[in-house]
Amino acid sequence: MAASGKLASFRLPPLPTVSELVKLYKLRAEKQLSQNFLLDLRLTDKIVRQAGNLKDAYVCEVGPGPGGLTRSILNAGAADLLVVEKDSRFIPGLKLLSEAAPGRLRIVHGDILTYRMDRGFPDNISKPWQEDPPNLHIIGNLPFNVSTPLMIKWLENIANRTGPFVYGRTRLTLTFQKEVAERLTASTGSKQRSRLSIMAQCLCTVHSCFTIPGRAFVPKPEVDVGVVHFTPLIQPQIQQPFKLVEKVVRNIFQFRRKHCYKGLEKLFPEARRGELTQKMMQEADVDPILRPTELSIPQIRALVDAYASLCTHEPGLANYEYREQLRLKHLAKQRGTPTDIFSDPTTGTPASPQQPC
Ligand SMILES: C[S@@+](CC[C@H](N)C(=O)[O-])C[C@H]1O[C@@H](n2cnc3c(N)ncnc32)[C@H](O)[C@@H]1O
Repeated sequence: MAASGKLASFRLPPLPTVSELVKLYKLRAEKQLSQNFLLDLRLTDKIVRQAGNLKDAYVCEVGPGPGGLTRSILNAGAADLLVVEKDSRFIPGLKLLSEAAPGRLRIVHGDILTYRMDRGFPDNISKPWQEDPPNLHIIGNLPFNVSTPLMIKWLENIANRTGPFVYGRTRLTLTFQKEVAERLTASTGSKQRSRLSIMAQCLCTVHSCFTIPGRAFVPKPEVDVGVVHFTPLIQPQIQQPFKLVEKVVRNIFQFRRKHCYKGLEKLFPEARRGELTQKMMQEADVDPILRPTELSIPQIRALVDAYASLCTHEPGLANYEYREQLRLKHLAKQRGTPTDIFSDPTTGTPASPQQPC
């Protein structure tokens, strides 16, 4: 049959199983690197199916470890799979896989947090942002300890069309600790709604695929795991610089059980807090006694736009950071220097009400 003939052309030849490889290379999971392996190929195939059709695709896999997910990606027909693994103990096993799939598996021994993915693939796979996503996917059973910082970094890359997103709207299929997966997909009013929900959903279509029970991993982690698929949006839901959106959203959620104005007012120096918060809430037409979790993305967009407009009129405002001021106050207290926490941190001169930052 033609179809099975085609399938046979990219399926891997017989190899030692992943469990055999783990034993062969005496690969004990390192807690420090959040190593929880998936050895059941039916599960890794299921994760890979969430990415869509990988026939002839370019793929970057994060943390391949003993290579279970790697095999599933190759069996799904990926033409060029680049794996980035920090732990050198896995490299020999990955080389074995690479020999079984000639020309299709490239191995980088490195750290995904610093790896330049914008240089990892040929330019000609790029697709303009307004068009369909490129035939490039990021897939990974992420180490828990890097998943959130990595996701924040990639969200910023999406906003700026840098890193893996120089090629266009690169899709991601990733695993997270179940609670983090729930936060990423949480809708307005949900208990799990958080900073991560807003930042992810204002830049991507975020889809929760399925949950993997902790017992499916070796060793078994304390928690279950959620698989999440992301497609960057053509038009972000909030069209302001990433750092500014992140600042407003961070402030909103710093007092997640209180009325939203409580967090928002900390965007402004104390002397002008009431006045500017009221101005921002009025301009955004948002009820100040809504809880952070009750705010919809259009309401958050209105708040961010109102804050951006205030910053345009008073450029110094954008530099004000409540937490930084608290830190300075704490330092001054430790040194016994009585200081006004709203003084200019660089010169030590008190800020006038007109020049709050
Ligand atoms: C949860 S394990 C998953 C291993 C394998 N993909 C699987 O599903 O069985 C995470 C993997 O990421 C690797 N890793 C941890 N931190 C990393 C980093 N910063 N960059 C690249 N790989 C990393 C670990 O060594 C480990 O192989």
